[in-house]
Amino acid sequence: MAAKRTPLMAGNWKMNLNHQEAVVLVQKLVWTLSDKRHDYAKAEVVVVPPFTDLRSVQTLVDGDRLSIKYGAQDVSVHESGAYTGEISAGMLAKLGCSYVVVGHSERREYHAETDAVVNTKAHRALAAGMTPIVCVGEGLEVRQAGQQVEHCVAQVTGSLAGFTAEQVAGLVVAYEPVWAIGTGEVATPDDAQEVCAAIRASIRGSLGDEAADGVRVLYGGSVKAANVAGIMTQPDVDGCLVGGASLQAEEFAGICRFYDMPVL
Ligand SMILES: O=C(CO)COP(=O)(O)O
Repeated sequence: MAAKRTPLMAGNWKMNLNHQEAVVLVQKLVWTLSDKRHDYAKAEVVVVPPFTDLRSVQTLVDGDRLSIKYGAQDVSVHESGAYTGEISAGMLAKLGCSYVVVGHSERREYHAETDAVVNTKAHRALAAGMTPIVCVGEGLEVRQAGQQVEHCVAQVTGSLAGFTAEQVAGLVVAYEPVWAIGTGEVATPDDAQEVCAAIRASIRGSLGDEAADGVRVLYGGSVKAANVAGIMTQPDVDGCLVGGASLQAEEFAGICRFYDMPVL
């Protein structure tokens, strides 16, 4: 019997909220979750603020012993040294980050990140003791050509190169179709399941059951409290990577409590 995967709801704030606003949002989020008696065993809750907010979030989470975790939106491929503007995995680990998002479609698109770059970043994060959230996803033309499965499986294969089965069992992959990000165009639960299942199957084929049954595969793209429950009914979807809706405490708390939301 495969180990049960704890659902994961991660809020990617992107380039929004300064460190003062970050503290307000985290406090509101935690208060809302505790008011609604959120069960953290039913969904792990993670916020992913900009780098400049991380120290304030760390102080709040540690000081108040909050049950949420936090992560960073990116990490350098380099370990340290003369790389102006870069942030190393060691710096993020020191700030208490549990997760690092790597290969988000916005970084692949605006910063020309390849699978090889994403792979190096994922290795840096893991080596520093953090869990990479490795993002993949197809653009509209790929989807219209019906090539989404092949495209995403190839991205996963390249981005996870060199990891052992045991390591992959602890990783997170996020499937985010680019055409559904920030557009209000949510993939149907069946669309999400199709690609998430194919990603898991390809990991099973290359690394075996331990990796495939352990790795958590998230869906991302216009997730809201109103549509999360339907997405989470799918057997290969283990959580969501949420953009816009994670900037509102009530809305993101509703997403984290997907198990209490109606399936529309
Ligand atoms: O890119 C995303 C999360 O990383 C998804 O963003 P939206 O939820 O705003 O569509």
